[in-house]
Amino acid sequence: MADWNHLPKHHVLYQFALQVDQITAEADHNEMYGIMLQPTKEGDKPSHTTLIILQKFLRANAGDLPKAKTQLLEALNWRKQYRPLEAKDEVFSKAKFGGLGYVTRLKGVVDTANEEGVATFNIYGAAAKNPKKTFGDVDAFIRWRIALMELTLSALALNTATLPIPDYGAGPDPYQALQIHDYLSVSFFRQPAEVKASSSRIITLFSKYYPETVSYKYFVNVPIVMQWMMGTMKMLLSSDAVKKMTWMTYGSELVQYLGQGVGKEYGGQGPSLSEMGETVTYDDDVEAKKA
Ligand code: HEM
Repeated sequence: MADWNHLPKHHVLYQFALQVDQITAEADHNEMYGIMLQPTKEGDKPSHTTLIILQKFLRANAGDLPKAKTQLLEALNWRKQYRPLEAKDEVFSKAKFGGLGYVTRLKGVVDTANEEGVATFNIYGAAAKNPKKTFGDVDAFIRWRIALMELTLSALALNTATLPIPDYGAGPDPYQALQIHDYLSVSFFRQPAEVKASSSRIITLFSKYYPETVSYKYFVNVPIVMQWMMGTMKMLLSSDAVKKMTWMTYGSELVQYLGQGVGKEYGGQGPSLSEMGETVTYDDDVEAKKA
């Protein structure tokens, strides 16, 4: 693995670091996931946390520097305008999104070498009874989902990361979260239009602006009659992303992947999500107060 304390000048990551100054000036923004990207001058040692971010953009583009630069610039432009870091501290409607998302820390996760894994749960099954309420206002859903993603990233603590991330193809990135979608009580055979609109928009946003932030994805409580949906979803996703997805019929199968720290509903011995998970702030009356 390349030694980040002595990166050779010709190394693609070092070349990327030399261009940070120009990219952040063009975007007029230098914050990514709460980290301020630092410029590097020829001959200087780049900042470790800046390299963490740059390496994610490089890996997402199979090590192609011009493509990684373009993606980083677009992500910075988007962050300047959307201000996702602020979303994390906003107050969300409990009626629409309460109980739908939790960020947890789990020990003994099988699919990661880390001592503790950050795992984000999306309990989308809970919205199945009235999908219009949660997904009908696409902009509001996106803001809430982005807030949960920023909370996930702060749990990854990239600002205190000490390990280097291997180059593309040279091993796993130790600074990625796990994602779980729980579809318990989903019973319809057709995907409602509002779910389709919200999910395809957030999938596009995540792949453009949050590259390499999530490693493995687990879809639990997927009824056999709904497993065809995996086929339609695969069309939206890269083959690398599909390779890291696992789906299962029962919640109790999840313990095999995430270890005993998960709650009883997932076959483990840990506390329930509402006890152990972090989430964004909710207010029953947020809509009423706005009016
Ligand atoms: C009530 C039914 C469902 C709802 C409300 C729903 C909702 C969503 C939403 C909002 C996303 C966007 C990504 C995110 O938030 O992380 C998503 C992604 C996805 N869903 Fe579903 N979904 C449903 C059913 C299913 C079923 C039955 C499957 C089949 C296993 C499925 C597979 C997927 C896949 C593969 C993705 C892409 C994940 C990613 O790349 O992050 N969904 N879903």
